[in-house]
Amino acid sequence: MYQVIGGIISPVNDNYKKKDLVAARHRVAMVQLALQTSDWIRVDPWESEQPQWIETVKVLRHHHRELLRSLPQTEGRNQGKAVSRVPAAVPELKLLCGADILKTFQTPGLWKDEHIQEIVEKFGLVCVGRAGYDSKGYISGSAILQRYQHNIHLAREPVQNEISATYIRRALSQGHSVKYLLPDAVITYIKDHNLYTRVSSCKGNNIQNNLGKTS
Ligand SMILES: Nc1ncnc2c1ncn2[C@@H]1O[C@H](COP(=O)(O)OP(=O)(O)OP(=O)(O)O)[C@@H](O)[C@H]1O
Ligand SMILES: NC(=O)c1ccc[n+]([C@@H]2O[C@H](COP(=O)(O)O)[C@@H](O)[C@H]2O)c1
Repeated sequence: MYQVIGGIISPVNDNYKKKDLVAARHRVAMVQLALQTSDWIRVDPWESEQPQWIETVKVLRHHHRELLRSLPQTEGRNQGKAVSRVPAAVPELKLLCGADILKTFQTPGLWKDEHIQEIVEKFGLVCVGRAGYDSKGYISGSAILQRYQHNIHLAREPVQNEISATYIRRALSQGHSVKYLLPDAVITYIKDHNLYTRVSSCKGNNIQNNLGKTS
């Protein structure tokens, strides 16, 4: 049993070569708007502010360090004297992802084995099912994932959610409504900044290529 004390959303760096990502400042702002009503999830821009894209395990190490640093400390005592400062409790940090990420662990050259191992050994994974992705199959097909499967939590959802960011970007670029698929504040932001229109997507790609960045 775990008590979930917080969630961090970390938008990827602009230098991650994924098609159609808009600038990180927009993605951070949109997540911030989407989280306005959350009292436990926050967006953290650290990953997006690094000079280069960085591997996920390094993002986890950073947030883990920050988490430990932020812990309330209790004084250890020896005959009335404070001798050391030890954390009252040590929370864990886990990577939350969809089942498609487990599949990408199999893509040759995409993830280093030692990074996959560190993620599942030191941190742990919480994996949400997605239609068409066989989480259990990916675990049994990987020696590392199998070894640390006690640290991989498959989240069972009462209703499967098939919303995909690719679908939403495509709908926007075709001028279709995405009302009820995104918070209204995010839709307003997208309109105000002219994001994900066909023209702005092309422009975004050019800018990113010029900078040696794609998304
Ligand atoms: N419908 C969903 N159910 C479960 N996990 C999801 C879902 N959509 C996204 N995720 C997870 O959220 C994280 C961020 O996903 P990403 O931003 O790539 O969204 P996406 O919908 O997968 O995008 P795209 O459609 O462009 O691949 C990933 O770990 C992904 O597995
Ligand atoms: N080697 C790695 O650490 C590695 C490889 C591929 C994707 N990722 C991360 O996975 C996340 C999702 O990426 P995709 O949307 O391309 O599946 C991104 O945050 C990206 O940084 C990490």
